[in-house]
Amino acid sequence: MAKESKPRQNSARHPGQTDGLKPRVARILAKGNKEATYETTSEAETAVLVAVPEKRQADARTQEYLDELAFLAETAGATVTQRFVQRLDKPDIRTFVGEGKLEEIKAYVQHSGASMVIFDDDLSPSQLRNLEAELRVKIVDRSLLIIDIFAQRAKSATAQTQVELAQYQYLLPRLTGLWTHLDKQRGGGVAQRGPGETEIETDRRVVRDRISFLKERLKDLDKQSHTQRKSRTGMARVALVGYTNVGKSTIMNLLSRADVFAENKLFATVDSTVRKVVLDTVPFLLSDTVGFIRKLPTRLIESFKSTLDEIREADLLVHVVDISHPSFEEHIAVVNDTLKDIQAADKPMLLVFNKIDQYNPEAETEHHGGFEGMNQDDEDAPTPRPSLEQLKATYMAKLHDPVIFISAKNRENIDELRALLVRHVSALYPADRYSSTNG
Ligand SMILES: Nc1nc2c(ncn2[C@@H]2O[C@H](COP(=O)(O)OP(=O)(O)OP(=O)(O)O)[C@@H](O)[C@H]2O)c(=O)[nH]1
Ligand SMILES: [Mg+2]
Repeated sequence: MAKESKPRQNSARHPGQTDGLKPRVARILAKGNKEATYETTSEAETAVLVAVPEKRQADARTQEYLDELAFLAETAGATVTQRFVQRLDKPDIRTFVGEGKLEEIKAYVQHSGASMVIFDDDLSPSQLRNLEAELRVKIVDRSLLIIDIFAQRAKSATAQTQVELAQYQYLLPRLTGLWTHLDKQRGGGVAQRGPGETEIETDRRVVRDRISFLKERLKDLDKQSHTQRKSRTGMARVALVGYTNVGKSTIMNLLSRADVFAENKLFATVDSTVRKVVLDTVPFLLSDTVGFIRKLPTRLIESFKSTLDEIREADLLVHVVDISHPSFEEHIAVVNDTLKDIQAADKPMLLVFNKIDQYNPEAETEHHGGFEGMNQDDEDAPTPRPSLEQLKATYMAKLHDPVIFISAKNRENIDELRALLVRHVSALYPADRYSSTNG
């Protein structure tokens, strides 16, 4: 996977640019349900965010989730102009939000001219259809937003193929809704087989064929990268993992002098990069890969199997955490859960708390409580953030894994990080194991 990073010309692929497809499906993909639902957000568009949190979720947490969604929307290229929140025990089965809230959103969309509405969860095909019919603008759910960002970022053949697979898998169940909707407009009943249905079947078949084709292509690409990986056995493999935007690529660049794209956007890295690093004469392979995020659709994880192999096949995981983020503990849990999902949870791990330069206990006191080991009785009560020393002590005591606090930006404690890596890599791969391959 690592080596094939030759960029294809068409790096911002989206379903509208599908080549070799039957014109009709290509058209559907390009235009979406008349309103370009399936198109990548490329130019400045204005977006409205909608979240439906559980009734007992703290306000601060709801705002944080919306901040993250806004960050995702901005990464995709949209400007967020309004946020709507409705607390429900569970989302409305028909329109996700209740009737009153829907009217409110509709009024806002109409008067502001917003071009899309983004939901912080996944919508069922019928919810998507109903919302489109009501709001008459582009409806984007969490999966589609993330797939769009991945599509903009994917450079290698593998990453692009994975994204395309994810796009078609997203589209397949939604073809039904799309055409059932049209059938109803034509007056066709549920049991009636109108002309639309033959068309759906054809479209579905074309999409399914494309999915099988892409899966085959991924298998071939996997074989190639497997051969590449075999040629580099004999060296410990270390993978940087973590929530998105925590500084994985920055650390990769620092340790390997690689030139990996790092920036303050979510999912700056979608392809994985592998570099040989030699620290204190101890060589190992370091890989930087896609970040995780809460509510990452399982489907998307599945289509990114090849990229995640880099993590699955690693001997040691370096779990990077942005300690300056108010929700860093939740991020740790999300990463650990995702690692479990991909069967990579039982590997040796180093926990690296990054961005200590930005960690400011005072500045965050207004935020929310809920730090592990601190007062958690009332999530809404402002609790002071613990000091770095307190955090260090808590984590050292709690975890069996080694913990280190650094600032990749200010190069603080980087020598300690290097030493820690050397110690662990040499323990995993004693020097004699390199005798035949080192050089
Ligand atoms: N203040 C501060 N910022 C940092 C530090 N390390 C990285 N950053 C910044 O954090 C942002 C994200 O860094 P990346 O290295 O791209 O993060 P990543 O984990 O690779 O992100 P994805 O690839 O998007 O998952 C960039 O703007 C970095 O400059 C640090 O120690 N302190
Ligand atoms: Mg990155």
